[in-house]
Amino acid sequence: MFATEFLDIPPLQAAGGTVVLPGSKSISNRVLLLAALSAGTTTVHDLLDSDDTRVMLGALQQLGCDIVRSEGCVAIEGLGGRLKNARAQLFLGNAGTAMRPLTAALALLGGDFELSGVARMHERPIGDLVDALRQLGCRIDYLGQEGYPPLRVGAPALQPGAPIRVRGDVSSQFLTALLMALPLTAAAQDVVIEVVGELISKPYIEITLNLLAHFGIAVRRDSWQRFTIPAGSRYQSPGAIHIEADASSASYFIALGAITAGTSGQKDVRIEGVGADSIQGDIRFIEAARLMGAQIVSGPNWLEVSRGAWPLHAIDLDCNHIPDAAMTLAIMALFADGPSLLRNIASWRVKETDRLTAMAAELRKLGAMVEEGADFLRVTPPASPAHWRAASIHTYDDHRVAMCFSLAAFNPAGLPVRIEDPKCVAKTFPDYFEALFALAHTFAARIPVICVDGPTASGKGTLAATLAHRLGYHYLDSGALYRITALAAGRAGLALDAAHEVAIAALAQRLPVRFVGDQVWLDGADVTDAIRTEEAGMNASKVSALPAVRTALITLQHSFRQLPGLVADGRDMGTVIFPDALLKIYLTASAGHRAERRYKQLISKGFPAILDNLRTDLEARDARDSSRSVAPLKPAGDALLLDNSDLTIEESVNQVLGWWRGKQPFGTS
Ligand SMILES: Nc1ncnc2c1ncn2[C@@H]1O[C@H](COP(=O)(O)OP(=O)(O)O)[C@@H](O)[C@H]1O
Ligand SMILES: Nc1ccn([C@@H]2O[C@H](COP(=O)(O)OP(=O)(O)O)[C@@H](O)[C@H]2O)c(=O)n1
Repeated sequence: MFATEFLDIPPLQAAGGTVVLPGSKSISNRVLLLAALSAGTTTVHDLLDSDDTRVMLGALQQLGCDIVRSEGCVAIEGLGGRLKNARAQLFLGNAGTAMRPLTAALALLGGDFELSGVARMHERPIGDLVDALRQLGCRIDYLGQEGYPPLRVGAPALQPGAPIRVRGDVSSQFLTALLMALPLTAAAQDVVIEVVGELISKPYIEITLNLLAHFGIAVRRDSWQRFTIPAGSRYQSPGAIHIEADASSASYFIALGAITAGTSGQKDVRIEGVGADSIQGDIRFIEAARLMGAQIVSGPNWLEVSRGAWPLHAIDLDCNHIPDAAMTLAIMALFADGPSLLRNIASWRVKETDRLTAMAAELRKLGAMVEEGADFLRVTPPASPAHWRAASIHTYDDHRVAMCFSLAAFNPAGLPVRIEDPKCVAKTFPDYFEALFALAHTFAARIPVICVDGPTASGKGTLAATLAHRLGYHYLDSGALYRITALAAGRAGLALDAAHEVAIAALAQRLPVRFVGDQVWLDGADVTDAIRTEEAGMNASKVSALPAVRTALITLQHSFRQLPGLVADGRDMGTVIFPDALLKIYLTASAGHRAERRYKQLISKGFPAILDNLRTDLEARDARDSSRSVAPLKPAGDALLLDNSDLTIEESVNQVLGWWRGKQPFGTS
């Protein structure tokens, strides 16, 4: 997951390959609650691991549910309709799929509960559900604003009998909550729910009914107005259940296939985990994508998508049946041959954020013309590549805003896109950007590189690794490659001199090296510490003076240039390896400062060190690195010099991040 302040996505060119999608949030959280209410143990396979499911699992555990996790599945021991803990304070984050059904279930089961969430959750209405539950004799009080969480739930004085009326035109989650909870009161008589107003998001109710059937509750449905839970209904665990992948998450990859040319090796985007026969309503996004020109074929649990019409066809579509996935259509509209109209999407206003306003604002930043109505969005794409803008996309703590806007990186103008707070995708798809980058391709030249070169102990490694961490970029410690080469040569019994240049270069060419987090592995052995001694540094300096060794390591170094970007540190990153880098830093500090830093570094790691010797060695290494014939240590002509003798690490990092931001094209409005 990218937990950075922002993620800059370089302009992307093509995409192809296979993505395995995480489980559906809607299905995951429904299954968890039904499993908890049932008699018997339910083994849930392919459960989504995300913020919202974690919130639900946590709440169920607080209520006394035994939950055992093992490889690929979670076993839930059902409570059989009786809570073990009838008092609890439940914090439900921003998970509507936990707040609504838990409110209903707990109000019927009775106890003393407080249900709260993040600030945005306290702005999301729940009054219609509370009103419906109160008709039955449930005791629910508002602890803040009337009609919104937080709530206190007490012991009910149930008066079953009359039909329960609930509004269906604000959120279908109210009806879902009732459908999942009311079987608790259907032991002796039928329970009838009547929907007031036009029911929105019917497909989500289909999912609810489908899953209830899995758990032994056969709800009778009369049109979309009246639902009857038959007397004698009892939740019964199905034993094991598999969670389908999220059809809304599939929308980003369907769109990806529709808007990108395939890569040389792979023509299509293949999506695994969900097929056209999914029980999720958002799978009908396929029809909308086809209308826009996508070519889609499907099997039982997979989809394959490729580009058909190009540019995409503009559409005019009632999107009420695919509220979440329709946001992706708004992005596809940027690549269409005219204005697209997405209608009947008023429910967007009460989701994670006011999505209508959010989408309109962010689409405009990219250069689109957008008309925002009470319940529609009309998107006119930028008139030509020159009308596109490089935008910093605000994401409103809304996972879907973040995911769908990433696709704007395929713009024809070759502009990057900045996604603010990218970790908000954790709500449903924590590794979304990793999945996107695994399929997306672009020219190496478009992948940004920051080079940090300079003499030993100037702080290059520290600065470069911190920059990479802050930007979500890959990190190349090129010095480590020379250190490893020297170590490998030594172990092979080769003297580190010109006489053995060819043999050492041959070793370097096929270095069996792996970087795993902070660890370095050579041929299956952990050499992290072995390459960090001062002796290893001196040896590295010796092999690095051999031209054939330098040449042998070029391809390996270039291979680190991967999406979304790279920070590379060494001696010749800016001069030889990445001469086209967007930002080159030449980092220095006085020999005295550097010797002292190295001394402290070595002592803190438990290596013996003598300050004076270190300074002598360091000056010798500087001299060798600067005077060698190939790639001598010197600042690139276009490098920015940074003497950090009197700067802290944080000050150096901030200075370079400031320079980096200055080189980016993103506007802030
Ligand atoms: N600006 C700085 N101020 C003080 N100490 C620093 C600074 N930058 C790095 N250091 C410290 O100096 C030591 C050497 O830094 P390192 O990144 O290993 O240097 P290099 O990669 O250039 O050899 C580390 O212990 C690091 O914490
Ligand atoms: N791009 C690079 C990186 C390191 N090197 C050599 O490899 C040695 C070890 O590099 P390093 O970056 O790990 O060393 P320190 O700067 O940490 O001392 C340096 O002294 C250089 O001689 C190089 O020649 N070119």
